[in-house]
Amino acid sequence: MILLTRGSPLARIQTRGWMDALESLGAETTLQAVSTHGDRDRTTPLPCFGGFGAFVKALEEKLLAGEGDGAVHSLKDVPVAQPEGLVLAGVLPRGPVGDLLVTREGLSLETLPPGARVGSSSLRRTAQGLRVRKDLRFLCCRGNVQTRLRKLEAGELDALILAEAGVRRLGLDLPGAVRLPFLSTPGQGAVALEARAGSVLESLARQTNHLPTWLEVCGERQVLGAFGKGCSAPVAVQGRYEGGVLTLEAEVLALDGSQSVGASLGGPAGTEEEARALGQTLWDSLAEAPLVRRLLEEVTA
Ligand SMILES: NCc1[nH]cc(CCC(=O)O)c1CC(=O)O
Repeated sequence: MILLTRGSPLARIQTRGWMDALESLGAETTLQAVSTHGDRDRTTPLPCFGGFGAFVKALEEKLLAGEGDGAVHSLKDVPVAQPEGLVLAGVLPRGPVGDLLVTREGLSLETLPPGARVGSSSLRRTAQGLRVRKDLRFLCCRGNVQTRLRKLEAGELDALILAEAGVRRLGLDLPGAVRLPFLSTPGQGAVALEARAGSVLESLARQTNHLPTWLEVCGERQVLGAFGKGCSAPVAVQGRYEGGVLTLEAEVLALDGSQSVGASLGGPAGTEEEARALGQTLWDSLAEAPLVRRLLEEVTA
């Protein structure tokens, strides 16, 4: 079976994770790298080209055309709804969920120099960073993890925010990295396999689906879906499944970090439907907040 993936080193490593899981079920797999719009256009800030899904769409088109059996994605890059005929069939056990602040000197958000240039093209990370330090200058930083790290090394940036999951999977040793206390984005740290609905690969992937991770990400993605704006708004949601209980924590921020509203909720969940219902209840408790209503209007405009 052919697994489609982006060509970056991280995407390839993540795809190998799925190949191992499927091979342990007796399937033979090969990796096929596809260059996506999101990889080729390195300058446009992500939110500007319908960014959500920019990395995913090219793979989905090939999958729908029968040019591969499955596609492996970082789940946080995958829109909440899949195109007709495709399904998310499973996730691997989740990696670390949070973000790292990387500097050459091992600084924290508090000890960065005034006006420091921080590389991140995420609205969420920008708003969360500005909340703590409104003097920081967030610069759009695209390209794969190694490309971004080179910009830091070259002194084009004073700091960089990266997902810990990606850094760990790449096996990078970054002595100047510290964990950020940010709630992360839905799906961060999870690697999903998308397949054609009803295919053999779908049923194989469902057999190896990691249920605790799946419940967490279903709850998280329900909140994002209810918000309805994809990554074009600063929304953080982080789930944790433990002892049969799913706890979801969410936060919506003003773009400049000057305001935020948060809510959390925990309850028993053993199925995807229960996880989604918790996510929906959490969203309902946030939806009436004035900040959320204003953001919903602004982002549509
Ligand atoms: N948007 C890019 C992207 N998509 C997934 C990861 C890292 C792996 C993950 O979060 O699962 C990254 C890089 C980053 O945010 O640093």
